[in-house]
Amino acid sequence: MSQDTIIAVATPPGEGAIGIVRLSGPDAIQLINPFFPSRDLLRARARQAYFGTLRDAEGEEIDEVVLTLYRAPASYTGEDAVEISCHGSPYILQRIVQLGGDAGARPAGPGEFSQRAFLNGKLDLSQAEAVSDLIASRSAAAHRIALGQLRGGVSNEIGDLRARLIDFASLIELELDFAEEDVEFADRGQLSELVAEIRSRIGTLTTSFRLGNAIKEGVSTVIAGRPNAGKSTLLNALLNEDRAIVSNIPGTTRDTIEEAVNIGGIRFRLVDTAGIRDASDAIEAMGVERTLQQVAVGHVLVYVFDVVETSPETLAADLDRLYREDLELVVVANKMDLNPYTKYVHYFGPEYAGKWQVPPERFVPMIASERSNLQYLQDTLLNIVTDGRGGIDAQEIILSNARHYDALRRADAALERVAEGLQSGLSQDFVAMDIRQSLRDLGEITGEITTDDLLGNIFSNFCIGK
Ligand SMILES: Nc1nc2c(c(=O)[nH]1)N(C=O)[C@@H](CNc1ccc(C(=O)N[C@@H](CCC(=O)O)C(=O)O)cc1)CN2
Ligand SMILES: Nc1nc2c(ncn2[C@@H]2O[C@H](COP(=O)(O)OP(=O)(O)OP(=O)(O)O)[C@@H](O)[C@H]2O)c(=O)[nH]1
Repeated sequence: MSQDTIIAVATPPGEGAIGIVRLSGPDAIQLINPFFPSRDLLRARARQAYFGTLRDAEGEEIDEVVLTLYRAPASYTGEDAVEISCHGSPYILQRIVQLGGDAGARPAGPGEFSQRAFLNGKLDLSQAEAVSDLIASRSAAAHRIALGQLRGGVSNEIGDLRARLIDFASLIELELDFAEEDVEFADRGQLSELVAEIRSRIGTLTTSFRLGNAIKEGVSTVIAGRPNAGKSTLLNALLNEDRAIVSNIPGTTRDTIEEAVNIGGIRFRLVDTAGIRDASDAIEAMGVERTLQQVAVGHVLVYVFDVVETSPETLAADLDRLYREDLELVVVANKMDLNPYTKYVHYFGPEYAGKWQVPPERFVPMIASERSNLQYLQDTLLNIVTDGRGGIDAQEIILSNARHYDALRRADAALERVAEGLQSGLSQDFVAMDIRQSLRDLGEITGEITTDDLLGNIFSNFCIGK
């Protein structure tokens, strides 16, 4: 276990009403004690807040503070800890860190408090990662997923799968001990069933990653179309503000504009692009090139066209150029106010899109300048992410961590070999080997199986003071 005491500012940089410096480690309390003369902290009760003056080694006043004590193991890190809550001045915070440093504490590395919480068994690895996700969460959905994971949602599910595999693994291992006698303690039929069930639960989790990842990172949504189609107007409508310049001069948007908007608790990163056309001047050609690049990395493509100006051939040609597999396509038929056949375009929408056959729920007739049918577009976007559910279920476990996804995929590959091995009557040592492999893969998620590299990788991405 770690012997040194660490110190760091726990609040964000810059001025604030209050700033917090946190210390954790065996010397945390006695190290601060001489600088807080109003009370003997060695005898003070833990988990209570004390008001007093913090002084430096010369006895000079640093600030009036509130100090909180924790005694091992009842703290976030599981160690003795002190939190000094001072006035939120960067100067004061730095003086306190300096004071603690001079008295023998070491500046904490990124995520070191949480790493200690993990090493002391306060959190498992997936929960420690959830702390970091929770801090980074910027939408209701991301918050919900991170909190579920912190509460042990992912851990319990993985722990359960692992426990059931371990039972069977031990029976197979037992057979290995009696190899000469050719006995079977583990019922092959039952084992096959178990493997199938576990693989199906892994499948549910890995499928949820697409949603979880989109929610965590924000859904990259590219708005593209011909010049003057109304892309910037649409962006402004979605943002509910005048972010992009709207004009009737085609080619107004030469650069891409990116803004995030919250729809139904999910963050969409909207990218307004330069209009696509066979550009005559060089700057515009660059803009078009950038549009294609944006589309290439986007998740959703909102193709906007002007219902008066756009022929079905143009529409099809644009989609031919922009579309690629894996892209979620939404077609917005804009300027419906100018179309004398308004209701027919709505009805014939899918046919209008030619060979593209956009399903009706992906075809959105709009008057962007009047925000008309905006709600339908918002619902369409939300349904793409939530697979038509219009929101996410509070109880559902949704995977949002790429490391977990990767480990589950590997566990599943090992279990697939187990299933094949059982089917073809492969000898038990091979089957046992693959079961052990899948157990290791699952164990990596919660941190039962770790390496220093893995931990270093995870915690170095946390912020300092966490
Ligand atoms: N001031 C302060 N606020 C904070 C934290 C903190 O460390 N300090 N947190 C941290 O980042 C989060 C809260 N998480 C915490 C988790 C565990 C314990 C703790 O003392 N656990 C003990 C006692 C549990 C109990 O009384 O039920 C333990 O687990 O033994 C404290 C905070 C958010 N707010
Ligand atoms: N009548 C009508 N005009 C619209 C509608 N939506 C946008 N417009 C107008 O169409 C013109 C072009 O709109 P923009 O939003 O700038 O179009 P854009 O696609 O971003 O254009 P570029 O920047 O050239 O690529 C503006 O004059 C808008 O006011 C609509 O639904 N109906």
